[in-house]
Order: sequence, then structure tokens, then C-alpha cells
Amino acid sequence: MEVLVLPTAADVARRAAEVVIEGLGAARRDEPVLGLATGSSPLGLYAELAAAVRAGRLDLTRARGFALDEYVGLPVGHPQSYREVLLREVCGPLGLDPGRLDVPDGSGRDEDELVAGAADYERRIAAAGGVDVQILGIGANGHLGFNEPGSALSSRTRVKRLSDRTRHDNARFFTGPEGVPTHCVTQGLGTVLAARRLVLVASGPAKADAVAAALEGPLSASCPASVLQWHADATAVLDEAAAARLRNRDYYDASAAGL
Ligand SMILES: N[C@@H]1[C@@H](O)[C@H](O)[C@@H](COP(=O)(O)O)O[C@@H]1O
Repeated sequence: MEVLVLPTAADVARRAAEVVIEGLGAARRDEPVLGLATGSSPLGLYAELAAAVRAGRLDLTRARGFALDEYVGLPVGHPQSYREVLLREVCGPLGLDPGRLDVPDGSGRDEDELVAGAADYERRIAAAGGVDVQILGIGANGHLGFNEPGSALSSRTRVKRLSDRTRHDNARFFTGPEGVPTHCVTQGLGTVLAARRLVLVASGPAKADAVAAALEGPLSASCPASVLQWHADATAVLDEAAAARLRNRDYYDASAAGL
């Protein structure tokens, strides 16, 4: 695991964009696959990737995108559905063909349809050759995607209930906590671990405890983001505030300085 600590959130966005571009290049695939997180954490990173596209340093016209998660039950076209967020924040600015964006299907009418949709999502990721670079944020409770504390470490895409904490945290995107859907379809932690490279971005003091638990605490379902420790090619890009509770900071800085 590589831990890069930078002064500000803007620095995090710039550096993480370089890690993503490098990872997509290293994949050497005609149709590279980018795993897409939502939430506010990766927005700066997406803006940096869009700048790289405009500068001709990145071409995503043949890339595919797979979202981490989606709410259950939002009407088609709801501005806070993750499909709409990714169409807005990623497809347009980064030149990713909307026809090549895949999002878990949260529109199933009953549990059977949702379960079938989740299994189909796993098949679609596999058919695309797997995810080359997975962008990740982290919830204040350590959730990854919508894998809440208690999620099985080897879980695959499935229907889950959102925790009250997450619904409260995401209330700012809706008309209060009651407006946030109660359920989601999320890639599992095992699905995330199958990506070839993981890039986690976090900034701000509200993430400091979750970041410390994820990177330096025990590998545990109680902190789903701790699965990063199990992955052979994971990079965490943090600002000073998000890194404030890390104990091995000296080692990370020395390692980042290179040979
Ligand atoms: N499902 C998403 C996650 O993928 C995201 O990483 C996390 C943190 O969100 P934010 O970046 O807005 O703090 O919670 C959201 O609910």
C-alpha cells in the first residue's frame, strides 16, 4: 500500500489524477476500464482528469466506466441517482461515452429483480475484462462504496440497507435524511478487491478517524475500507487533515520520496 500525503485537497486531486492516468496507461488495454466512485471526494480528481483530456494527455473515448454503487428506488433521471451524477461529472467532462457507462441497477421492482440485476452487474464487469483502476472515496464510518460496517470482506455486488449514519451524511444531497433512499445496490468488497489497482482519495478532518482505521487498524468488516490493506496495488492519496491520525506518517513520507 502506498500512502501519499499532500498539503491540500487540490493537491490530492492533482496527484490522484496522475496515479489514475498512470494506472490506465499501465493496463495497456484498447478498452481500459475505470471504476467510478461518487460522493464529493472524487469531484476534484474528475476535474483534473477532465483537464488532462482537454490537454490531450488522456483519451477515454474507448474506455468503459463501472460505478461502485447506486441507490434503490430513485426515479429514472433523478439528479442524485449515481447514474445521473456520473453522466454529469464524468461522461460529459471526461469524454466517456454514456453508452460505455455501467451503473448497478437500482430500479428493480422487487427483491428478485434487484438480486438478478446485481448478479448481472458482476457478469458485465467480468465480460469487460475487470476493472483496471478503481477510484474510491471513504465514508466517515469507514464505508467503501456502500459497503457499511459489517460487510463481508469477500462480498460481491448485492442489495444492502444504508446505515443511519450514511443516510444522515448524504442528506445534503436530498431534502433531509428522510429523502435518502433506505437501500442501495453496491459492488461488494470482493468486487472492489478484484480491480487491478485501487486509488483512494480523502480530504478534510471528518475523514481522519476513518482513514486511520482503514489504513492502520485491523483488517476488519467493522471498517470496510480496511480491505485496502489486502490489495497488492492500492494507493491512498490524502490531504494533511485526513492524514492527521496516521501513526506511520514518517515512513509514508520517506517512501514517497523514492529510492
Ligand atoms: N457511496 C458513496 C461512497 O462511494 C463515497 O466514497 C462516500 C463518501 O462520500 P463523500 O466523498 O461525499 O464524503 O459515501 C458515499 O455515500
